[in-house]
Amino acid sequence: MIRIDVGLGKRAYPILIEAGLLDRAADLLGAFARDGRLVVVTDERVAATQLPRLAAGLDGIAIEPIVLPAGESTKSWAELEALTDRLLELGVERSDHIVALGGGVIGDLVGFAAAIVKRGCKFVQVPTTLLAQVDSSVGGKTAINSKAGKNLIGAFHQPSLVLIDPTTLDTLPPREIRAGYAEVVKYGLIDDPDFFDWCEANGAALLAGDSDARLHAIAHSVAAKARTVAADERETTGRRALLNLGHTFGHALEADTGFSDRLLHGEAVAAGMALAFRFSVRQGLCDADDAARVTRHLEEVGLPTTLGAAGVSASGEKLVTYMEHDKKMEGGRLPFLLARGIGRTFLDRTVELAEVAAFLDEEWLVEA
Ligand SMILES: NC(=O)c1ccc[n+]([C@@H]2O[C@H](COP(=O)([O-])OP(=O)(O)OC[C@H]3O[C@@H](n4cnc5c(N)ncnc54)[C@H](O)[C@@H]3O)[C@@H](O)[C@H]2O)c1
Ligand SMILES: O=C(O)C(=O)C[C@@H](O)[C@H](O)[C@H](O)COP(=O)(O)O
Ligand SMILES: [Zn+2]
Repeated sequence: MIRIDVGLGKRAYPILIEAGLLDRAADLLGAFARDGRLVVVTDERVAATQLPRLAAGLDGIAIEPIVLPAGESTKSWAELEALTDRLLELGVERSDHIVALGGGVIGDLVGFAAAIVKRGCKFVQVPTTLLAQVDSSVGGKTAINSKAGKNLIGAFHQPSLVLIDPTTLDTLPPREIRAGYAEVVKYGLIDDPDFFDWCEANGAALLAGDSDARLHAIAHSVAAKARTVAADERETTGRRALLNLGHTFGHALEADTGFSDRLLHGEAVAAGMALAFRFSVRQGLCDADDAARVTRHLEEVGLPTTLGAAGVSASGEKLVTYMEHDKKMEGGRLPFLLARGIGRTFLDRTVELAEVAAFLDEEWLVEA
């Protein structure tokens, strides 16, 4: 078993990674059961594919299941209200551990519910998508979306434990695997050029189901995220903000496509990272060859890298209005994650939103 610790003092927790962990969940989650029961929150697709495995692995510990609709629209006030009402009906106590079994949507929503029910209960992340296994299950960012945009209502609330069983990916559709892979590539682009080389060499195998490639990508990504979160838990020093590479563009694309299955979060991040690199070239910061290499790799694995491929139709001006709610905004200015090259990402505080709008309109001209 691989164990990676998130070094957060009193809030430290382990991430355990191994094929088959779900099948011996009783050993790992048994201590969290109260009166022989565990509350497990999941979505309808995971309930059909992975919940029966977890139930069998719990070997006699009963599950109190809460099954929510699948998809991004579940990160909503309505579903948060329904979930918190149900948790209260079940008599959840502050010391109880709620189990979040699913992708980033379930992890973000359950984590937020755990942060606010009775002013804070505990929770365990059992991620079942590649995206959640490499990124969202670690670090304690929890949130729902609001009318104004993505993840705007939320809290930092760390889980007590993260259990990653890569075999849960066996039932995940290829499009979802690809979307999660975008967040894997992100770690290489931020500050790890050797890992980007690894992605170029092994990305296709990972997507085709190679279990060694999947395990390596998960462990490497999660270790990078754990180090970053331990260094800057609440995104106050600029270090954690690097994990937002591609997200300022990406969240605007998600908003424009209505937070729907038309554009998955990971797909939006892929297009957002390609845009961030091309914008960096336009700003005279980055070599065009590096931006072309990023775009090429993402396209080779079937991820969108242009506004059109992302299914967006908005003007630059419109897309920039979504960015004005970005949580990185400081004193009315939005720092941008830009790149001096592959693995050389930094926060640029000098960018004017008007320049970003002009760049996005130029992107449309290139596509036309
Ligand atoms: N908190 C963070 O740090 C963080 C990081 C990255 C992304 N996120 C958030 O994560 C969300 C995206 O997460 P996601 O990509 O996991 O999406 P998701 O949770 O919607 O899961 C994707 C789809 O796969 C299905 N599914 C999940 N596991 C399955 C399995 N093993 N077999 C079959 N189907 C399965 C789900 O039902 C869903 O339809 C976004 O809301 C994003 O903002 C949060
Ligand atoms: O953990 C982080 O920090 C990240 O930025 C990871 C991102 O992949 C993730 O999508 C996160 O939810 C975005 O954060 P936000 O603060 O921009 O909502
Ligand atoms: Zn993300």
